[in-house]
Amino acid sequence: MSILEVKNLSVSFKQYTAGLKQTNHKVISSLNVTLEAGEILAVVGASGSGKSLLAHAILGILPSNASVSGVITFEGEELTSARQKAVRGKEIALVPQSVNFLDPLMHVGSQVRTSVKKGDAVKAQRAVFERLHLRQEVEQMYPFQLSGGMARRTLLSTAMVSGVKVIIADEPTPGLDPVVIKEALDQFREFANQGCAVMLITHDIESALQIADKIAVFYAGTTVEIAKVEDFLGQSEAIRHPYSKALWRALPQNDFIPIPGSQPHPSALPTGCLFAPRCEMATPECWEAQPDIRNLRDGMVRCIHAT
Ligand SMILES: Nc1ncnc2c1ncn2[C@@H]1O[C@H](COP(=O)(O)OP(=O)(O)OP(=O)(O)O)[C@@H](O)[C@H]1O
Ligand code: NI
Repeated sequence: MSILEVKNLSVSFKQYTAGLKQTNHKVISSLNVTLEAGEILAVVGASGSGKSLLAHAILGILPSNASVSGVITFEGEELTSARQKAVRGKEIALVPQSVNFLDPLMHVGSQVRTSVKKGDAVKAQRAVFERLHLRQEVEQMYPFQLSGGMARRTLLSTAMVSGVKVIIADEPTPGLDPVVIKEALDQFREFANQGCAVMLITHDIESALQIADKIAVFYAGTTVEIAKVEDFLGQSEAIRHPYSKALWRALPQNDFIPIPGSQPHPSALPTGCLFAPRCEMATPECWEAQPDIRNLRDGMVRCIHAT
């Protein structure tokens, strides 16, 4: 049984345009993803592809104008909104993308300590601060006194001490120096090795390839490919989806070739495959209907042409 399972998730936002006309923008559609105990799943994809919204949907913290469909289960049981509230911070922790999630009126040391559920809270907080290279004086600071990198490390510390089973880390490393990034990633690995699970949302594909077990590639609000990390190492022939291949080719070590065009905006999604307008393999069939995600070579892909 997967520890966390997202089945057929869709998220839309009601928006009012001029003249109070209401439109519905689908920002996530038919998204499926699973997280196993002991595993680090990296979620990669363009900006605006729905990565943060997936994290917020799992934790039940989407804004009130969002409508959600689909099923999310945690340890085999559906995550209803009551259960989301109960597990938030206790069984599933979020390392948010925005440092505004810190409590502005509380010393950061105390904030981290309130997340410790078992054992000596001060000891746990000091140990994680040391590991993430935060000096002891930082304990007594308020969030406004922190640099961006220190705030990010505080958020990471909060999740690390919380004793949860799942950490969802939304871009936890930008702005951190490489030594701290390595510490943070090593901690995720240790955490997963203890039988917990990590969903690591990141733009840093190279770190993702080093640390993750599985990679989920997002495009325009859905998963186009989910596969073992091994398929993304070495040459690109094991990669299934044309967009994942394009991401791979854009890496510095693989020629750095960007793909022309841009991801469609939620207000103008194509009817067929969401990647068809940019895809060199697209045929008339691709424009007809969005392909379902399917099993292929021990992974998943949403492309009729993938082999
Ligand atoms: N409150 C909201 N109302 C309307 N649309 C929203 C709202 N929040 C997010 N969106 C839209 O949903 C889409 C997905 O956003 P999301 O923040 O999940 O992207 P992301 O993949 O996390 O991007 P990034 O890599 O830049 O963090 C975007 O098109 C965004 O504009
Ligand atoms: Ni985001």
